[in-house]
Amino acid sequence: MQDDVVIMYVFVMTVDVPVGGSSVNLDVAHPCRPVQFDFGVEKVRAGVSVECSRVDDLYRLAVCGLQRFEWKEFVFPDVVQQLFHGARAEKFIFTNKSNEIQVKSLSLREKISAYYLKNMKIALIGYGKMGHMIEQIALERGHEIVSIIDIDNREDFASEAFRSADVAIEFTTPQTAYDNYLQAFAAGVKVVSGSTGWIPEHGEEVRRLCREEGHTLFWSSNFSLGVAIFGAVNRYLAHIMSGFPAYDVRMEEVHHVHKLDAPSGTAITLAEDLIHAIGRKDKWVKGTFTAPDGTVSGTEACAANELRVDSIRRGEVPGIHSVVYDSEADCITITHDAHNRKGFALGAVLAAEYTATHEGLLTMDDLFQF
Ligand SMILES: NC(=O)C1=CN([C@@H]2O[C@H](COP(=O)(O)OP(=O)(O)OC[C@H]3O[C@@H](n4cnc5c(N)ncnc54)[C@H](OP(=O)(O)O)[C@@H]3O)[C@@H](O)[C@H]2O)C=CC1
Ligand SMILES: O=C(O)C1=N[C@H](C(=O)O)C[C@H](O)C1
Repeated sequence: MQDDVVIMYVFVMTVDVPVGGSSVNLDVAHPCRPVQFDFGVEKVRAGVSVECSRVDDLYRLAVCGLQRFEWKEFVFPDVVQQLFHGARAEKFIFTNKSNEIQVKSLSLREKISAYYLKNMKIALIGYGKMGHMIEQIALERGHEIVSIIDIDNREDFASEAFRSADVAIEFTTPQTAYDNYLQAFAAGVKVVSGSTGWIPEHGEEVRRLCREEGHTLFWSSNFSLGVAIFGAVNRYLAHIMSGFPAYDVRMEEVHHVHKLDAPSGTAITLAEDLIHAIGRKDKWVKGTFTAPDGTVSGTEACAANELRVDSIRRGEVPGIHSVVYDSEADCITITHDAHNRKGFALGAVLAAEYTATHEGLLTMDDLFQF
């Protein structure tokens, strides 16, 4: 393909918008903005044909859950079916910069597959609860697991199999994550990581490695779509509550008994966002810690400018996060309650698919815009 050709994928499709009524502005209904979708139209109504260009747009649509389409034109059904779970495709058109329509087939196919997520080569670093769940979801989505590194085979960072990975997905421990990033970077492999608890010690250096030395890390304290939405609600609620000082605010997180860090990474992210929005709080502090046997340590006492975060370790709870605004008159609580680890694992694989074609320090804000 010539260098000056911009790959444009023009799809004519009927969109069934799963949220809202019969007429929905994507800007409102979904974590995306029309301009980023490049629809050529500002509003998309259920049952209306729209044009969508660029693979990125399709990818984002898939991420946003727009999965029911009636495709009127295209080719490459495998690519589309992978994203939209069964959508049918007949004809595929793309244009170059001068809008001259060209139809290409097999020579481009590989390029699209590579760009597009099919058969991505994934390495797993950490093969515990998350590593196993991620393996299952990555295989379901058509990817290949080329290397699995756990605590007892770290020499495999130097292996050809590891080096061949498009992306490594890292879920290990607060103590080991940073070294794993260094090993993967040295092997020239991009990293998606959900390990928590390493930022106070290594955050600055990791930011520098990505911003100044060209390495790529997609990190999030929580990869689930639900928590991404919850985070947006948290920011919005905090913005409202900043005008109502009669309410004091505190947070609580509950996790399984195996968790090594407290408070959870998600709680810290939510707390930092909240502090940013509420002038009367300027730092978060650890509150009480309830151990698996019910023993409570720590304290509920904190200064007015401090946001208290309580931690509870109980059974096999995958993760519950609450933000509580309490006044003399009433109490407002928002809670995210993960039923299992699937949401985290799917989010991590989606992030890996995104990371394969992006560079630098990436976050959930790159994947979902609210
Ligand atoms: N961002 C998110 O969405 C989520 C983040 N997490 C975070 O991910 C991390 C892992 O969670 P989870 O999978 O539940 O934990 P597990 O303890 O189940 O798994 C961690 C795995 O990493 C292995 N490991 C330990 N040290 C190393 C090392 N140096 N190199 C390679 N592997 C190593 C462990 O081996 P061994 O058991 O032999 O020690 C274990 O198999 C935690 O920090 C957790 O907070 C968890 C869920 C979601
Ligand atoms: O350790 C866990 O399990 C989890 N860790 C992450 C965190 O620390 O926030 C995300 C999720 O809550 C599960």
